Amino acid sequence: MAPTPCQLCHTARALVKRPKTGQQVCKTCFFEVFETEVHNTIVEGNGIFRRGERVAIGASGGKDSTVLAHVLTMLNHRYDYGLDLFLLSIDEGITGYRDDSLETVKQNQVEYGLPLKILSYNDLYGWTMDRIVEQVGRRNNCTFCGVFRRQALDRGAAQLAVDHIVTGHNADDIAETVLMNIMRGDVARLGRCTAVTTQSEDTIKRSKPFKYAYEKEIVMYAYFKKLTYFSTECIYSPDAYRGHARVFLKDLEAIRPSAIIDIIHSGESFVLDQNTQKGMKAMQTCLRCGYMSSNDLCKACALLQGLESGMDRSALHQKQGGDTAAPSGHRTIPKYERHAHVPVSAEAGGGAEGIDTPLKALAIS
Ligand SMILES: Nc1ncnc2c1ncn2[C@@H]1O[C@H](COP(=O)(O)OP(=O)(O)OP(=O)(O)O)[C@@H](O)[C@H]1O
Repeated sequence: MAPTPCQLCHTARALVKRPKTGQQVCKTCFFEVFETEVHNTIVEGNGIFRRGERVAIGASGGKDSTVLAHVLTMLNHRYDYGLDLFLLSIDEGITGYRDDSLETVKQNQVEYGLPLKILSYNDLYGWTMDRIVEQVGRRNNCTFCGVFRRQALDRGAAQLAVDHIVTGHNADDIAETVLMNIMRGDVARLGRCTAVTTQSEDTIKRSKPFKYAYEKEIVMYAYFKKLTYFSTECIYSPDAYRGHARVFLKDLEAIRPSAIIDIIHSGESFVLDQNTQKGMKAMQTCLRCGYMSSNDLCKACALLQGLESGMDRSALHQKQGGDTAAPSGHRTIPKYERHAHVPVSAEAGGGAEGIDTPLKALAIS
């Protein structure tokens, strides 16, 4: 049988069937369309970046953030975005998982010549996920990890004096989130979960350049480009609720691949009801650590207080407010501060030390 020609260039032999469109394309055209689609997401509307911006790539060592680091480094050169790029990794303290994936990030640091900063839960909160799981069990640990990671990324970004964090959340992740918010009736989150960029008052801008990139295509891209990434799932079982949404989404995708994009488009079209908007709390700063919060205590301080008090599940549902001073003897999260720009050496390998606003400055009081 004669080889199928690429449906884009019509000359080379098609080697890939694009999961997103079903098009049969050659490797070169696959790279080209994948990269161009990410570029289009980046420049759509007013564009997500500003020239001269310092941008931290949330780097976990997994496929999504590794491909993001690769593609963003390349697009930054190709289209002259004028960005200062950094890798920012959070070490959650999961033995046999994050320690191994961080080794991959260190390799990426050298391969892409980007400065790397690593911040650990242990340094910030005085707890590793291994210890948290020992205390709270496996059922609710994702809540701790999600809250702690979000704040840790913001704190790392503040220390790097970056203006913007980008993450490798892909189209599948976003479609899952839309489904989860519908299933939970979380209308407020539904209204904002499809945005490419989010920023509220006094928060660091966050963007998802892979909003329209299918997970399967990211894996294919990493495979054909022979990128170094870590492919094991978190050992503390992924969020069960998200797991159901994921299975449902994969079933839909198998029947109709456009389901992923269609769900994102549906999510984009939801309009937040006026009454829901009125019910949303205004942002303030946590009275204990200074991080942005809609309550007297931010979620991380509330969770930490629960852990320190030896609570388990009750920590998750703790009523916030009331006494904002930490009980004596309890650890507290260091004060949150945005730093002014600091000079950064972008030389491979040299960055990690050079850019580090010393973690000692974050010593737990
Ligand atoms: N420990 C971490 N340090 C820095 N960034 C992280 C970390 N964990 C997650 N992220 C960021 O959040 C994004 C989504 O994380 P998620 O946990 O859903 O992982 P994922 O879908 O497996 O992504 P990846 O393949 O990059 O690990 C990642 O692509 C990355 O940009």
